[in-house]
Amino acid sequence: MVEALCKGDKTALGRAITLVESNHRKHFEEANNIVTQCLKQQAKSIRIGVTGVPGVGKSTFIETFGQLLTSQGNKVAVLTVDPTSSQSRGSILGDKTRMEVLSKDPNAFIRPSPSGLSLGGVTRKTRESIILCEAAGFTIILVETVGVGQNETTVHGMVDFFLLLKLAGAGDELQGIKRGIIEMADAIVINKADGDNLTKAKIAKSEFENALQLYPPKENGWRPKVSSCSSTENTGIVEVWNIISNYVDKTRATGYFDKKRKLQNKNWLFEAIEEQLKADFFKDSLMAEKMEDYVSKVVSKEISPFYAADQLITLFKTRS
Ligand SMILES: Nc1nc2c(ncn2[C@@H]2O[C@H](COP(=O)(O)OP(=O)(O)OP(=O)(O)O)[C@@H](O)[C@H]2O)c(=O)[nH]1
Repeated sequence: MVEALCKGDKTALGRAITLVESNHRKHFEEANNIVTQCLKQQAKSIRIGVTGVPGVGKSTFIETFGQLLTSQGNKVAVLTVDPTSSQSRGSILGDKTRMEVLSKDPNAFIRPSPSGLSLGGVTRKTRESIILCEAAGFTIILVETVGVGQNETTVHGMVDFFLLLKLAGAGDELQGIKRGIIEMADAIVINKADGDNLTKAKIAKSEFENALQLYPPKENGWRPKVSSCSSTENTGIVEVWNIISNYVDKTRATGYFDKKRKLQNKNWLFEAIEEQLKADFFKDSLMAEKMEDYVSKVVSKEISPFYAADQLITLFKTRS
């Protein structure tokens, strides 16, 4: 499977990702084995996070942007991080036919979010899927996520460049946006800059530019850029790619690009340890038994949550 995958076989890639996404213990070793082999085969890639509220046009943007990239000879993989898909109400990113043209492009690979997992689970699997896609020769990885909750922070931690899509004229442009996201964004792109929206988009662009002036440059010296585009009319899309290419060139030249990836890998290890420890703790039958007792003591204010946690963890440690 790894051999076929490394030759760019999309079916093998899809199968490998399915293994990685599996929650069966017996698939775990096999998936690990594949990921480890793929780590050595990764292509030099650019990982781009694309976020924005539902309806901002993420999939339409990726459809148009992805076609520009493949037309330039790039191989593009699209992965989604959408933990809402694990809930019964279904995914925000939806089952509707998305990216119709791009999905038929031989140089593109589109994979929806793994379902039935928490954000932590989706994160881990998406990270491993990125590695598999890169081993299959995909050089541009687009990680799409809905701009709600913790998702953006999570995706920010696994990409080189973070793109925030915004709508013009949707009301208080600057007030409605969470400060944290502005700080994470390497570029803010106002989508749907077409038709009646054109003037509003221009105003929004200068408002964002002014607002960003108030922020200090990022640690790597980069000042986030503001741009506008129409994903349906295919205008301003090349400009977005120019911004990203420029960022990549600059940060590769300074060594920041590699430094950030190394740091992300280190964080990934720490997160994996945390997750594993947590899972082991909560799966432990004695812990589950004791937990009930401690919860009632905490709820009735007999003991503090901190003390209870300390007692439980001490007990857990004696078991391992
Ligand atoms: N006029 C205009 N409409 C657009 C543009 N981009 C997307 N749309 C429309 O906006 C709607 C939402 O677009 P999607 O691409 O599905 O948005 P999304 O952000 O992926 O939405 P979710 O999947 O719900 O998160 C669709 O009806 C698109 O046709 C654009 O550039 N201009």
